[in-house]
Amino acid sequence: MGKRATGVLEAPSATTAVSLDGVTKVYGRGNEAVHALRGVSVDIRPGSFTAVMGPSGSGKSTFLHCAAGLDRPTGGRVALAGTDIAGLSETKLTELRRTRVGFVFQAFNLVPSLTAEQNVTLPLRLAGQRPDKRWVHEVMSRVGLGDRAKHRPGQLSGGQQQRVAIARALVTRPDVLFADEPTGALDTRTGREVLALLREVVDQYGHTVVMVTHDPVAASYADRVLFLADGTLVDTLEQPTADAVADRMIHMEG
Ligand SMILES: Nc1ncnc2c1ncn2[C@@H]1O[C@H](COP(=O)(O)OP(=O)(O)OP(=O)(O)O)[C@@H](O)[C@H]1O
Repeated sequence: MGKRATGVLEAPSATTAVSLDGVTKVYGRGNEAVHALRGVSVDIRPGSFTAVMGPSGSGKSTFLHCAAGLDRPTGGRVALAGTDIAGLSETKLTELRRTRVGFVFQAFNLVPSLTAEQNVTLPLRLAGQRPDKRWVHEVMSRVGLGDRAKHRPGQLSGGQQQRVAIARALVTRPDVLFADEPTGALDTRTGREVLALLREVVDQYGHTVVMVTHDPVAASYADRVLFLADGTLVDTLEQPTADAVADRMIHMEG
């Protein structure tokens, strides 16, 4: 892998959206130590949709958190659009999290007292930016919420709430949108609609999506599936079908 800029937020070289090089993560110490990641290396290209799968406890969430700068690896390097995040101060890392990555969680995590539009613009306001109304409207239209801007989360369905969360994640024009089980709280049909939307933001708008999932059908929406087992990247699958993903999972768990 090529040489990377260190500690400079302003000068990314975006040949990869996310790059992990020998990433390890150890929780706890001594006898209590849990090796959640044991040297994971992978490059994720801009404008691609990647699914991360593996048995429970295999390190999927840890992978996502380290890749997104939510957590610092114990060893190895993580670069986001060319920026090596290991060298960043806490302040720069917070800035990167606010502006260069978007997050979507299973449990939507919306602020109930704010309207959909206010939830969407929150990351901009937290970063001290004045929201550009036209851009906010554009993002809300992209996720199919153009007519729901003034609704509060309690007045929206689960699928609509997840769309608000996706718009909120995209509003800062992040390098990567990370999603942790984004359909886990949704019924099957609504979950498929959200997956189709994630596929669309990649295909139509060139976003980069990295998604953790347990569901082979969800993974089949991705361009590539990464399989983790016991903290190690053990396999990848390009242009996955749900059957092929399910088959690999059965062999990993068996
Ligand atoms: N904060 C923590 N402190 C200690 N151990 C942790 C912590 N977070 C995760 N672990 C451990 O690290 C390992 C990997 O956990 P992780 O949550 O990344 O797995 P996962 O594949 O996302 O699991 P699941 O599919 O069950 O959500 C597990 O053994 C877990 O118990």
